[in-house]
Amino acid sequence: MAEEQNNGGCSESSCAGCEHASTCESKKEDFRVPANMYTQVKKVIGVISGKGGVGKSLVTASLARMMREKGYTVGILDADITGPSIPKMYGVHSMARGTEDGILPCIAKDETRIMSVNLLMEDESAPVIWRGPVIAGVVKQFWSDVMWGDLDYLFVDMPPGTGDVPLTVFQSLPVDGVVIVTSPQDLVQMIVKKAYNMAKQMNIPVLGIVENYSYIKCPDCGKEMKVFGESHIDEIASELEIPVLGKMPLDPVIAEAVEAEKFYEAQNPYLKEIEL
Ligand SMILES: Nc1ncnc2c1ncn2[C@@H]1O[C@H](COP(=O)(O)OP(=O)(O)OP(=O)(O)O)[C@@H](O)[C@H]1O
Repeated sequence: MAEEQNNGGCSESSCAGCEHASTCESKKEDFRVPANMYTQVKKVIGVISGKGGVGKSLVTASLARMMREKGYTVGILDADITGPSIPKMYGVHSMARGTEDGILPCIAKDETRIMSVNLLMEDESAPVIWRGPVIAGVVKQFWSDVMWGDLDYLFVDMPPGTGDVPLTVFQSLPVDGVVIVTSPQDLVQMIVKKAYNMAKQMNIPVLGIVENYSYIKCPDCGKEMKVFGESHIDEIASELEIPVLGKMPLDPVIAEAVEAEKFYEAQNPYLKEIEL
């Protein structure tokens, strides 16, 4: 096809077997890192947000729980290196063990496999004060050195924003799609588009968008109050042509499951299943 042709007159699909393939400047550079030899993952799904504090980790764990409840084997790669929260949500505090072949993920009570920087530190309250490239390197190792085993779904909890680490994950891991998490404020529309455009530029499908903190429900009269203002999620979703996967209220039952470190038995009734 005409648009596939590069400057040399050949096409990307014809690289295979071409004697100039290794030196050809028009060939796209491949930054993918190989998975550990004991890893077979069917689908890798990233959870991203344009900015911090929108409940991205909660949505990551909720999606993982949903798939686990359906009987799938599930893992969570906590790529939020400086703000890891997944292990605590699942009540996992033991240190990950290593063997000659790699690092074993920790197993939560619902058998979700988890890897996070907190599981590699003696003191889980010690801050991670590392520069971007070091952090990005650790995330790559969570793919290349962790023995994930056979997984139907690996969810990647990304750090907020469109910085170094999301870029590294998109380039290094075989991400099948991303879910964007947002909150109802106006400014967020622009931030959502940044996250969306980043995924698009990296040729990663956007599987849907979740709005968190959409409302709170009065425990006495049941009235819904939109504390962060009117939702714009439907407009954004139709403009970007992506499905809305849910509008989540601030829910005390969910908050309690996190606080009690028992997310392994939590259910999030506000989310729809991802279609891949
Ligand atoms: N809908 C909700 N109902 C109840 N609690 C919530 C809800 N959403 C988030 N929380 C709670 O708010 C806190 C922050 O959420 P979370 O850690 O998921 O944010 P985050 O977006 O991952 O943060 P950051 O992006 O800054 O790393 C957590 O304690 C979480 O359990």
